[in-house]
Amino acid sequence: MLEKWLKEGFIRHKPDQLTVNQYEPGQGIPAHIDTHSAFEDEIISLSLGSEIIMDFKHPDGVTVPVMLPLRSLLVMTGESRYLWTHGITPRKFDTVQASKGHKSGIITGDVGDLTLSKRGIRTSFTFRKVRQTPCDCSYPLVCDSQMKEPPPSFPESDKEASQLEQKYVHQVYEEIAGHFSSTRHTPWPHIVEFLKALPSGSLVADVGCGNGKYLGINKELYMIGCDRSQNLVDICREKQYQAFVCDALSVPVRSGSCDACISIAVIHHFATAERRMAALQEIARLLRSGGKALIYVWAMEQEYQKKKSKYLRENKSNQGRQEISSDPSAQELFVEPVPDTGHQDSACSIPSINDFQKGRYHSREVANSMLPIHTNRTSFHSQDLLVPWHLKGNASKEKPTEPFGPAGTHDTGPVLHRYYHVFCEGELEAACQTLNNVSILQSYYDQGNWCVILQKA
Ligand SMILES: O=C(O)CCC(=O)C(=O)O
Ligand SMILES: [Fe+2]
Repeated sequence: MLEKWLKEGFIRHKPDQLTVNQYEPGQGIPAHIDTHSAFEDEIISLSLGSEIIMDFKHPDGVTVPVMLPLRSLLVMTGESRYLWTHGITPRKFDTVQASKGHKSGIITGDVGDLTLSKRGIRTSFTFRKVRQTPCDCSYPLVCDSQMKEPPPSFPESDKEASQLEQKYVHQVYEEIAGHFSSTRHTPWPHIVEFLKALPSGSLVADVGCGNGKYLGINKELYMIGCDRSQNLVDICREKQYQAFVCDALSVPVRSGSCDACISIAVIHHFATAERRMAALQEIARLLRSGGKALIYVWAMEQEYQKKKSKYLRENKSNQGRQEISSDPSAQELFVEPVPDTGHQDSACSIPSINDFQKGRYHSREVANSMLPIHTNRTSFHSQDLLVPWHLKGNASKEKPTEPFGPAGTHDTGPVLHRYYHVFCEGELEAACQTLNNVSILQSYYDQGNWCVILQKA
């Protein structure tokens, strides 16, 4: 059989290991990725005795149920072998496509075309090739050969949060600064409008100024930028802007000295609600009485009032991947089979002001749960996540390259991950309402971001 499959091109390498599993109706196998370091790329499974639905899950939460018919051969290679988990839900019936009979393939969510199929006893023959050298696949975050340390989990203390930010925000920006800057050239209109409306001579701080995109918008202002990344600050200085390195939690500027502040796409990099609050409070501290601040954070809702954000619209290659169910438990699936705790709620819960004041609000209640890795240009399934950055070298010389890469593709450059807490509708406002001596002048949604304009009393 193996010879035949080789000859017919189903497989390229001859397996040397076989596992036989028998499933009674009602039995299954937890979602898992076969250990990278133990086996080569191709893993194949022959189904005998009964058909079954196998669920494939991407770490971003997308689930794809696949029908494995009687006497079929499943071939897992590349992304499906290394990145997606596979598993069989323990149950006695499967939901299958009525029109396709019992043909292999993805089960779509078309409710009009679904029917139940009773499971019989299934015996599977899983063939693998034992790996002799460490795995060097392109999915280092789920690869036990390449994992130098355990993947990051939700921070439980301020110290853990600060370490997470250090590694998954500060260090990453330091490394991607050049490439990042080459992709940040277009100022957003509403931010330009805010800056242009300020009286000439205003002293304005840009907290988390990045490459200084907003520092030169209005020449009538005296703008100072600060950022945690030395490399980004250097880029600002090359453009002759005033900028310095500092942490947004402690900006070395006298209280009440700024006529206005902006903080664009910064607060979402703080890893606890308390730290996000502290960052907002620090911005408020800088403002003089009557001074205004404009804050932008990334929104969980990338589709708002029936309109997809630019971030989603720029997904060029997401066809063929169907989002059938967004199972929140899938967030933990990129490592080892873990029972579905049902705790990780991907839905937004807006904390009450009371919760903020008592420091009670944590978007996660589960200890030690791993941070999911987001698939770029897709909707969010979790508020706290890691967003991949596809680093391209020599960014300054080449024409700007796409940092997010088309979804589902994996190019050659290294992939770095930045931590984000994406905000739900109302969350930024709720946080701002607890600030001392500050009122919310305006709040709005702008291209996938939640935004507020604050005023100091
Ligand atoms: O039963 C199957 O087809 C798959 C079994 C499996 O995933 C495994 O043994 O790792
Ligand atoms: Fe497996």
